[in-house]
Amino acid sequence: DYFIGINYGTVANNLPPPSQVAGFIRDKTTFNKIKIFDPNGDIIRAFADTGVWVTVTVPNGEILSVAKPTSAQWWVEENVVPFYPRTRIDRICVGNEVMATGDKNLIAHLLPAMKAIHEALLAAGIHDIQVSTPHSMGIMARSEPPSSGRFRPVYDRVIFAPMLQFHRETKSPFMICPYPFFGFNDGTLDYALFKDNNGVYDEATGKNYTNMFDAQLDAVYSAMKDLGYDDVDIVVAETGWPSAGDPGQPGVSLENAVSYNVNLVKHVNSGVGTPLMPNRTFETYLFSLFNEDLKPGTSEQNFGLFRPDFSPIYDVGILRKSQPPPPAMAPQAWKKWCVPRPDASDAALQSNIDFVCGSGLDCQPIKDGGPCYEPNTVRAHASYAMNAFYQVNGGNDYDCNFINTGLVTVNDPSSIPTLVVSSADVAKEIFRTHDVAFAGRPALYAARKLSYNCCNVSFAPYGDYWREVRKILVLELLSAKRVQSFSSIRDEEVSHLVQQVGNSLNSSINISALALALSNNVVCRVAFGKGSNERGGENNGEKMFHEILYETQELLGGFNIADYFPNMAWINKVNGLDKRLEKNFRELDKYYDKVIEDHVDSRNRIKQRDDEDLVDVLLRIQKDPNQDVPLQDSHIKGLLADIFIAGTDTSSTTIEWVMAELILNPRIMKKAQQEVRQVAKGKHKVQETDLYKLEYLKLIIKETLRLHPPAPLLVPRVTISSCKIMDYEVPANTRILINATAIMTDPKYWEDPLTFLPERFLNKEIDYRGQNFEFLPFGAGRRGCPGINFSIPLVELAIANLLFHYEWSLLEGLKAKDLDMEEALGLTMHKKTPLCLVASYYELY
Ligand code: HEM
Repeated sequence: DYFIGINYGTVANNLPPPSQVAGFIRDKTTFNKIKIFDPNGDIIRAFADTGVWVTVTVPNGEILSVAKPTSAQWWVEENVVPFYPRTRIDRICVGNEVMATGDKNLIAHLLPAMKAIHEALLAAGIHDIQVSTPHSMGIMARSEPPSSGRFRPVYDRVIFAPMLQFHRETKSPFMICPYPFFGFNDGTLDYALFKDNNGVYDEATGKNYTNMFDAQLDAVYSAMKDLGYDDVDIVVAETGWPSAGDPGQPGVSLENAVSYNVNLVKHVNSGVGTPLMPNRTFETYLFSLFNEDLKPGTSEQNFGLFRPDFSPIYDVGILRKSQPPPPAMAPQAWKKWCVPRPDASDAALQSNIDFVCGSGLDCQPIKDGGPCYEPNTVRAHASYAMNAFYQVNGGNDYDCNFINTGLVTVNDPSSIPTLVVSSADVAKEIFRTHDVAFAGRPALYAARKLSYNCCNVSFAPYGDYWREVRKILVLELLSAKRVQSFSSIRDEEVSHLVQQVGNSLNSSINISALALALSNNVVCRVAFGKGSNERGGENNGEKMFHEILYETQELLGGFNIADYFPNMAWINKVNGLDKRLEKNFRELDKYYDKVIEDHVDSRNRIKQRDDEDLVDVLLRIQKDPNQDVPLQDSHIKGLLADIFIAGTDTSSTTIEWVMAELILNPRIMKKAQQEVRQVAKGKHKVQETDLYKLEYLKLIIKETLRLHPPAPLLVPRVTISSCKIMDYEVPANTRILINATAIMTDPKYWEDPLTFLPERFLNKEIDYRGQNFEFLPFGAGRRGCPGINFSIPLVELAIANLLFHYEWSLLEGLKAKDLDMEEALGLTMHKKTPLCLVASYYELY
């Protein structure tokens, strides 16, 4: 059933409201995908939280407009961003059967519009929505026999080859609408209906075709193969058969509609594929959900599977059977616990605690000083109280309901089940198929404190608050447009770095410290608007800010027993961890207070919208009474914590490891220097406009991220619902650690995996945006890193200039084999000992 979706057309005046349709599809059918023919906000919203995948269409009339990048950005802002990811939009179709319109202007704008929408999605920080466009079979010049299938001449090279190239690059499918209904004649009706027939023999391949659907798919496949694109996926955007038509209309009957659609569903789900594409399964969207009374022509009105009152015209095997009654006695083979549901609010959980403790049950253990007081959160206390109530009353499931805020589990909540993922195949299944289920973040002991009780993007539980704050962070700091606007700051700060190196020629230079100061200064200036004379790394009065940050990293990355055995949190009082945590929190808090205070002051004086930095924006949003998610000071501080914790050390660590690897690999260093000196020949420095030409440097950065990912276990996740991965049931609330290092050095995917070899990425389409699951330095899916656009240009510019201006060597007397490459414990994996190198001036002219 997984592969069968349904087209939800709305050319009718008698259809039920979208909310009812969404509930019907979710509860009564096995469809888990729908496709709509416009960006109808009511429909898209109605499918929020249903788990149903939604394909949205840009109508043909909007193609010319969205071919312009700014209009495409608007389109995405209006039609995707407000709904995604609560509605699981997974594909945008740009137009519908555009080639069939014959409108040359429209056709010429189709691919540019697809590209513009794709770019707009990336700019909005959305990496997992594909872009495609459905084609009618009219695009074919020949389709019989299937092996001779070819696209219409001229269109094949001018339109389809570049479009297929786009599909290949963006890993999106080619979408077609095969309708045997429009292709059969007197002699081929059985062949079209998947009924018994002699089949059609393709002499060129020796394959016998027993149904027209396969033949049409293989014809398209042959045409794609002829152009060299047989690796691109095919999705069946529409197919169907009407159940009624005009009197005497050939082939139209209820019986034929049943035969075609029932057999089609079985055929697709069987996974046998087609003669030329054996063992492949094609995502297939039936046409259509409802009969549509405003369509022209009787048969056109009767493609539906359901009437507007949801009664089936016929069942193609997609109606859910009614649930079997639960067994009289729940099996007691294992012990069960009652825990709060992941989506239960703190307010609801507090009222559960009040209810249980008010009912006479002993709640001393969760009072201050009691053995279960720690962790001191509403959720942890509710977990204790709700379970106590459930157990005392005999363990009946209804005693764990708590107005739908309780959940019976077989996992002992006092220890936390953890799944470590070390294979790209499992990561693929997680991020491709179960992304939402894996989108939770555990409220880790240290992170909870340092993120103001998970008030930031990185550690916020999956839900509305996370969505809102991630949107703010992306729009105001990390979108491609914003990042571009900071280019002069990057340029100035990298020049400052080059100058600092120049001041210490021929003596030991601490690259690690310089990289951290660079990253910190850029972040401070773009997020907090600090002037360059207030560079964070050079602050001498108070404790250096990066020292505080190192401690933060260690606290966040270190093993903490309370994260795995909550009942043993008391150990942290004894081993001093609580004290360290409190101290670090106070230091950070003081810093954030100062940042906010400075901004409140300066806001009172001036500030146009144009020169607002991120903190100004947050303060403005805080004052807006119409804001959906009200921001308090602690929320703002939580977001500042994000930027420092997730944004500073990651980029500087990458710079540090690139330089370390280059010094160990003189051949690669030399090649990179030759490239950069060639590209920026005659200039005084490398500029951002040169970066796109530095192909080898980009390979070096990829290879560094492969061997030294700044977050080797990504950031921990927690499942928010149970799901099946590779036949194993993963329960809700399981801690998930993705071992990116193991995956990125797995010999199954990487030859000679431990050798630093940038050339391995040459001519490969492996990108770090979370689509290649063997390469995940930034994670993947909806909780993947939104800071890629922000960090990569800075890393590239810094390395390019360091290589352009200077020759590099190890400290005198030190040999390459003596360089300490050990990693330090922390959330970000930096070098344990700072990287110190010697620079000498390179004669540019
Ligand atoms: C080389 C640089 C960077 C690397 C390697 C990196 C890596 C990562 C990784 C592995 C994750 C976890 C992803 C997952 O769970 O799938 C993450 C999350 C995150 N990163 Fe980055 N990051 C980098 C730079 C940045 C920058 C510059 C910022 C912002 C200024 C940033 C902000 C975030 C945020 C907010 C999250 C949490 C996302 C969420 O939970 O929704 N990162 N990063």
